[in-house]
Amino acid sequence: MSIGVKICGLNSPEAVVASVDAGADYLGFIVFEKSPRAVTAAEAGTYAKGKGSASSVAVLVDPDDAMLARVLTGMAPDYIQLHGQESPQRCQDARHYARRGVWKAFGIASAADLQAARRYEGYVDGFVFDAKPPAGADRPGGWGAAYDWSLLHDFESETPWLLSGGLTPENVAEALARSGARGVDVASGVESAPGVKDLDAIPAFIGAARAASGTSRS
Ligand SMILES: O=C(O)c1ccccc1N[C@@H]1O[C@H](COP(=O)(O)O)[C@@H](O)[C@H]1O
Repeated sequence: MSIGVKICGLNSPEAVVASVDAGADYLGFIVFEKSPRAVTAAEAGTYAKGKGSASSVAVLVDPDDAMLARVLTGMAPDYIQLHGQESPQRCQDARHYARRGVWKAFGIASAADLQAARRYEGYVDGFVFDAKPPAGADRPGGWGAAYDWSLLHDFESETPWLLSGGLTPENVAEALARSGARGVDVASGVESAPGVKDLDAIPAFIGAARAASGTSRS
């Protein structure tokens, strides 16, 4: 089985190089100013020039049309990941601003949360199943919070999905086994402090994910 690996919250050329050299499939850039990993659309565009064969992903939270236009102009992302309260129609409309498609992120704490994704089928090109943020949080993701990954195990959809939320080099093998995921997404789990990527943890994470799935590359 081949899996996809996304390294998210990249905010330095060195972290991009570490991710590309280790074989990441997706490079995520958080264009959301409240994130400790925030970059501008123009900075993301500069970093994404080093993506090689990986795909660039702009992570946005309830963007307005002006923000979507800035992201298109600044980085022309392969994918847009919408991590806010966007409706199915809003997600579909955002496809005009991405080269390959739009992903919708959901906070998962129960089977009902997972079923909420169903009404987005056909409107998006991928799902990201993340943890719910802590109460009162000022951003919806990137907290390193895990949840019961086995909730995902029997989820079947025509829409491909990534497992996210609290993943680390140490637990990604268990997370893959418990969830049955075909792809994984990590931000804080490859950092030494919020917003500071650990250049050794990135290849460690990708290596652990590949080893768990029995592949050297997806
Ligand atoms: O990482 C952030 O700061 C962030 C901000 C706003 C929306 C999404 C964000 N990150 C997403 O969170 C998960 C990974 O979180 P972690 O590995 O548990 O820290 C991933 O989908 C990121 O895109």
